[in-house]
Amino acid sequence: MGEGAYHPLRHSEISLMTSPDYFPTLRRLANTINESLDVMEAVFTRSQTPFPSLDFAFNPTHRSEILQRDPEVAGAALNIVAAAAQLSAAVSTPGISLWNASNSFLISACLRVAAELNVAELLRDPGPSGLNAKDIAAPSNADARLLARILRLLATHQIFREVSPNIFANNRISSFLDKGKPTKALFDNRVTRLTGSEGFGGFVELFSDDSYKSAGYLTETILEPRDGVRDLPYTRAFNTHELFYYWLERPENAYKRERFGIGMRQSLTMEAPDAVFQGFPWKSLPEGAILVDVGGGNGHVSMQIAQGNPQLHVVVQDLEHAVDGARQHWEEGFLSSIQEGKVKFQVHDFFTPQPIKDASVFLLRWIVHNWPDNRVVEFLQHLRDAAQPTTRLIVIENVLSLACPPSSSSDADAERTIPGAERAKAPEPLLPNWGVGTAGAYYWDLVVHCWHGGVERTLSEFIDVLAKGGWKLVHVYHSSKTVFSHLEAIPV
Ligand SMILES: C[S@@+](CC[C@H](N)C(=O)[O-])C[C@H]1O[C@@H](n2cnc3c(N)ncnc32)[C@H](O)[C@@H]1O
Repeated sequence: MGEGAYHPLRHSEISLMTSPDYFPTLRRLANTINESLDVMEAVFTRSQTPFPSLDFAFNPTHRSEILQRDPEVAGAALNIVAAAAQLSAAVSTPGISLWNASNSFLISACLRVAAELNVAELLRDPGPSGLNAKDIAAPSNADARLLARILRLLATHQIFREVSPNIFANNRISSFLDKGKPTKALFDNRVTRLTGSEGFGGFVELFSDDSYKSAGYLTETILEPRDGVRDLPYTRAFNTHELFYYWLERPENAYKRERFGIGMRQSLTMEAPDAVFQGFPWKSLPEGAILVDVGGGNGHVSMQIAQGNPQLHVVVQDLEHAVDGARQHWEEGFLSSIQEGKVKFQVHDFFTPQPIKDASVFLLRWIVHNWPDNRVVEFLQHLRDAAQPTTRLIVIENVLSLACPPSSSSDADAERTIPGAERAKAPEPLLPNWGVGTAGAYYWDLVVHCWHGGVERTLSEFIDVLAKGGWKLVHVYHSSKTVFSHLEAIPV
């Protein structure tokens, strides 16, 4: 090796000589954890509520779970998660960090096994004493030893608990997978086991199956165009050229389509139950105001809004099969609204002119992130063409932060000028975006890329794409009760 050539050992010797003592940084991370714990403990002590133990099943109605939504508790938890992950990265050796990271796909794969074999449901009745892997495997005719190994990997990541050798029990996290249906019904008819289910199972299966398989092709699609076209990981994984949502509409994808709709509904459990009321003031809309839920899926978000705002009329628009799902969801959840003629279900492709010309609000929840800019501009222009001067566009999405300080970026300028847009910043030495504490947003960013070529946008990217579609961003509503913000725009 020549004199000036790079040599990793020599390089690390140099950085060791020039690095300041790193222990104060490690201590500050540890202190962040301790101080944040103090905050949490004070809130729980004040309300005489025990903190929910990781070892016991999740109970959504218990006061401790409700208290976890308290803004002070949620803020402290965010600091702890970010600091613990950063501290752990700092004290692990790089080889171990990279080994763990490069194998984390196995967590996803194992989680899908547990969800599809209805493990959380089988463990419901045995409670804390747990069940032998043989009995968990038996109803699926699965290999018990392999299943035990799969559950052990999950237990090692705090999902399930290995009570004694090969005996597994639910813990707070795994019990959240419970579909809330009798186990017999789950095994008697696999195809309908997600229908009407509770918990998070549909959401987990969607990501640990379709997304997981798609993401495996990220490198190939970034490096190698197929037939001269730079395709998407999902099209490569499922050997199709169709857009994801049109592919889902195929008859053979009925199960995936239902799972997708159920997963979207279950996604609401990531937020506080009243999260949708923490942003745009729906109450300010007058009697008879029309809310159009564009690409509304099951219409579960507009249903929630309508349940809290009886003055509203709702139109749920989506592709054909999704609209069928919406009608069924509203029949089950808000029949009186259908009977009173306060909700309509309309098959509408949002890449065609918008038929509702007197809307008070066009709602786009989790739609904009599914498309690249040129396609977003297309459907925003259709909405703009149908808008009255008083019509509001409400976009519900992640507003992505960068992993570096925002001080000199256009996002920082926009935060200063748009009401409500400014966000809290993580205390040093945490990463400015709270690192792993907000990883969900960056997972979304790449999931929507893998499926649709979509993107989670920063504030300035939203301003830009809205303007190109004929809309001006006038207000942003962030809330500690959800990671999804409301962006309010007016037609220009
Ligand atoms: C991520 S889901 C969001 C559903 C719902 N807004 C929510 O918040 O759960 C995206 C929705 O867009 C719908 N969609 C996709 N392409 C569409 C199109 N061209 N026209 C109408 N709806 C479409 C899908 O069927 C799906 O229901």
